[in-house]
Amino acid sequence: MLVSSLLAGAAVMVGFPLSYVYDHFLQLAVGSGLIALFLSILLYIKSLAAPESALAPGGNSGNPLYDFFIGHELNPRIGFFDLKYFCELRPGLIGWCLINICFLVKEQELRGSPSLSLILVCGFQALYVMDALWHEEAILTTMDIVHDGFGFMLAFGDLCWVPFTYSLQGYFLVRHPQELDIPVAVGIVLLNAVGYIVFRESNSQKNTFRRNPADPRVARLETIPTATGKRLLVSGWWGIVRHPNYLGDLIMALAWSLPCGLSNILPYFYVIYFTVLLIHREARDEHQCIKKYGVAWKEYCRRVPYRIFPYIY
Ligand SMILES: NC(=O)C1=CN([C@@H]2O[C@H](COP(=O)(O)OP(=O)(O)OC[C@H]3O[C@@H](n4cnc5c(N)ncnc54)[C@H](OP(=O)(O)O)[C@@H]3O)[C@@H](O)[C@H]2O)C=CC1
Ligand SMILES: CC(C)CCC[C@@H](C)[C@H]1CC=C2C3=C(CC[C@@]21C)[C@@]1(C)CC[C@H](O)C[C@@H]1CC3
Repeated sequence: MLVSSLLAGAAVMVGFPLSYVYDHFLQLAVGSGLIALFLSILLYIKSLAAPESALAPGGNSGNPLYDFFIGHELNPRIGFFDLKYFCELRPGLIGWCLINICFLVKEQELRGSPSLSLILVCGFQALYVMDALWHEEAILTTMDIVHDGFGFMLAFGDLCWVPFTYSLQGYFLVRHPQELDIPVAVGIVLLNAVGYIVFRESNSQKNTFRRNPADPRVARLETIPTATGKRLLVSGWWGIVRHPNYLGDLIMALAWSLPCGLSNILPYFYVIYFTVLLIHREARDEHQCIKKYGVAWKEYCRRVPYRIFPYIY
């Protein structure tokens, strides 16, 4: 991330037109989609020669189209280089931030300086990306890494979808600049801070507990034993709703759209898509957890009845 930002700074210094990215946004998005398609075809061909033990539990249905989409091989590698682990975080997330930097440069060219709205959106999203990269090892236990293969869904998601749709608020702001009053800006910053705290604290609490349940930061939390030997947290963040980390993520998503005003639906695309994605993801995770933990999970659901939104869902 640091190297990419320095390279972007150097490009500006030598007069490289970073605003090219804004001017050719659609062409670049289509190009990255085609690269993802090409990559996933290569991955599927490679997976046909992989041993049974290397195939993904979620992408070995026997239906070639489904397996191509979800990913047939779990962790395709070139030597020691794990393609899925690399793509999940690096190109898409860093590319997203670089695209935002290009928007800031474009606005500087058009209007003399970037607007407060664009600075807020790019700042919030840079914080999110830095957080993901800082806690990179946390994705090792996600269903994408453990269960799904590396197929079209993740290749397209990582290389095209994340950088080009997650940056739509910035794209919108360059085209439709928005005036933001200071009190409104302060309110949005506070909303993002609340979302970030809920997201980060809940993820860290679970990760700390999974690494070492005797850690003093989590040792006092109430838990439910399961037949696997693992325990489920039933107090702290994970006692409020069953996915407090999704709740925090969704609050942040809203804070990234609000600087764009309320006149257009485009900047709200992310928050709408993300709500659908997380509701679907929660259902998939629930299904896996019932299989893993059986009655202990049912007891957890009884004690913590709400999935994502307290008293609503
Ligand atoms: N911006 C984006 O596009 C996306 C962002 N995200 C974010 O990534 C982060 C990770 O999300 P994701 O991988 O979906 O899921 P989670 O980090 O929520 O992981 C779910 C797993 O946590 C464990 N768990 C669940 N409840 C408990 C409990 N009460 N006590 C202890 N362990 C529990 C279970 O695994 P086990 O018991 O095996 O440890 C369960 O399978 C989230 O913050 C999410 O918002 C996710 C998807 C897309
Ligand atoms: C193309 C489809 C519509 C859906 C593609 C889904 C992918 C974009 C997401 C699946 C899981 C993801 C995760 C993240 C980014 C989006 C994808 C790849 C994170 C890396 C985002 C930052 C968080 O801190 C961790 C997330 C893990 C899961």
